[in-house]
Amino acid sequence: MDAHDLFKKLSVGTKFDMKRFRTDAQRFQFAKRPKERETVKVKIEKEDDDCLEPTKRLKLEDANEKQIEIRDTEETINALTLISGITVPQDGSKIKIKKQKKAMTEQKIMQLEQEKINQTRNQNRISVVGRHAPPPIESFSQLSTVHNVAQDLIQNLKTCGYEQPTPIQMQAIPIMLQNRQLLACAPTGSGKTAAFLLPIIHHLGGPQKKGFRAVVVCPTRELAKQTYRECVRLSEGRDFRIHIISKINQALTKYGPNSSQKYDILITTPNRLVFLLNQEPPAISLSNVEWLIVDEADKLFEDGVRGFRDQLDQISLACTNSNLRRAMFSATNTPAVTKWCRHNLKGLINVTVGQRNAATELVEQELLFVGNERGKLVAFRNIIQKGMSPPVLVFVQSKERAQELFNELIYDGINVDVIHADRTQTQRDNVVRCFREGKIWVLICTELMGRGIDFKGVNLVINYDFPPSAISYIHRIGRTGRAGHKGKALTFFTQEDTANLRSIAAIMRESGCEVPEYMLAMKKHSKKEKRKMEREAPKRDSISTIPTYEKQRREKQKKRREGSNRAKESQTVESNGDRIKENTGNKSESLTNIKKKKTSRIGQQIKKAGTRVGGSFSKTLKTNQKSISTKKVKQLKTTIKSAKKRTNINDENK
Ligand SMILES: Nc1ncnc2c1ncn2[C@@H]1O[C@H](COP(=O)(O)OP(=O)(O)OP(=O)(O)O)[C@@H](O)[C@H]1O
Repeated sequence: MDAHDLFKKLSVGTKFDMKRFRTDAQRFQFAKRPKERETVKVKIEKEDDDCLEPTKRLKLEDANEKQIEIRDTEETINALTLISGITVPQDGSKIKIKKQKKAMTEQKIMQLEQEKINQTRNQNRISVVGRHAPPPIESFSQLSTVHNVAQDLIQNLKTCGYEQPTPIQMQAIPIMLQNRQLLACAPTGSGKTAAFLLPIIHHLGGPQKKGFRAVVVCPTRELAKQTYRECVRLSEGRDFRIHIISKINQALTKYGPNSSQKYDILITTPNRLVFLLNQEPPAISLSNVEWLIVDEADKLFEDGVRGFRDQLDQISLACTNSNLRRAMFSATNTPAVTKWCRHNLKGLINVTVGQRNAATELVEQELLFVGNERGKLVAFRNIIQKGMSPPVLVFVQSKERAQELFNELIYDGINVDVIHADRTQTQRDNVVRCFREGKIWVLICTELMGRGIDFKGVNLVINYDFPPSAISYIHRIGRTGRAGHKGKALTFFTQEDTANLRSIAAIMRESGCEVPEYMLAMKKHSKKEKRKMEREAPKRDSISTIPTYEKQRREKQKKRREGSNRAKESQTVESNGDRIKENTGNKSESLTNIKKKKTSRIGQQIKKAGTRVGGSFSKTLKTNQKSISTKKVKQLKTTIKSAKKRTNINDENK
């Protein structure tokens, strides 16, 4: 058997990189006896530069260029060094060759399999950090052939319209099916929800009476409801009892230790779950929880009022099951989350699809300088006049501004509505439903809707107010360009927004958008400054068509009006008062008249009774004193005195 035959046999099915092969081919050497070296000349056909099937295209023949010639020699081959460095024993002993070949084949097969896994991951931009990570699936059918997932679940995926797994599903599902703990970062709209729900449903199997065995924590109620609906779809036919804590009062008695424990999966916001845990005794038990999923993990890991870090720690502590596994998902990740996971999740596998903290490439992004606040309204109305294809999401930085913009646009004849934390849950649910049903074309929202919310077919996201951070920007524009569909994002900016412009321009550039060089050359802000910008939204003029000066004039006018109204009211009151007084006066006059008459009568009495002694008078006086004003009393007293004098005089005269 000559070298070529041996080569053919040993490298059957091996795909060689043409370029590598060509170079290696020149190194394709037979090591003869130490003193002899033969070179093998091979004619390489210029067909397929990417890879070469050696047995098909490698022809040993005389050729002018780069030939490798095998000289016949009596000696058997001493040692054959193949391209991948595999050696074949020198003495040609068949037994050794067979063993070596078998070992080599197994090693070769493993290498080939690994190469295939790497190729699949590279093609889908999946990067995996962690030991013994299982291979990605390339189709949902592999879930049953490789991971024994029941057909009903695979059918549910098809019923949902999921024909092919998305990259994050290709890798995250096998990892969780192998009960491994996971930190997953994948672009917005790439199917992370199904990626964590399907393995849970598979592991739980069917309904049991052990209380909650899986908990999914989301940052907002809207996202919890959306995840709940996805869970119901994917577990169709399994009769799981899936709960979300919608009415906290009902929940206080529903899940306690004395309840039926007939529930399996809980999907909730951290605050509501912690509220139940903090009851005395706790109104819910997580002791049987086998899977704790944290969606939008970086958001939930944030500290401070905007974050849920403390609640997350409380929830983790309440999950006392020794088999507890945790998985964190988000489109953006922070070093804090990665560090925490590395320290706390045993056997962690970290999966990232695409660039970490990158915007989805399905969104055409544009920055628009609009001068000032009024310029935003003008730019927005221009967009409406030019025509836009609803549904459109408009992000502003606060609920007050959301209401202001709504008050402005309501008169523009477009189906617009607003959603923010100050609206009741019923109002929020109705707005979301109407937006999903196409009854509302433009939905004005705050960061509340910035994460995770999956509105089918949002064509345009407008950042009316500049996002507070690059991460906020990624999630906001991620409301469009989902499930493989394209979308568009337009971001207004004014002079006040240049602080954060550079980081967002960098995100745009990374996802393939054209940005002016000056933006990337702008001053880079420190983490401290960035955190400050995230916490404190810039002060902005209120959103109103009326110019500020006009608004101020109207305010003053309004105040004047109010003032005059108050004056009138007070006049009215006064006049009323006067009238009352008058009336009172009249009354008092009338009273006075009465008193006068009375007084005069008394005076007459006194005159008549000049003889009586003052005492009775004083009584009379006293009884009447209360009802007669002091002045009158004084008059009376003088009258009495004079009467007394007269009496005395009369007595003396007697
Ligand atoms: N394999 C799939 N094939 C087609 N569509 C899918 C697939 N998986 C999920 N989807 C759809 O893609 C959309 C986005 O899914 P999902 O909300 O889970 O994305 P996400 O990665 O969680 O996004 P975000 O980061 O914004 O939360 C949904 O409408 C979902 O129904």
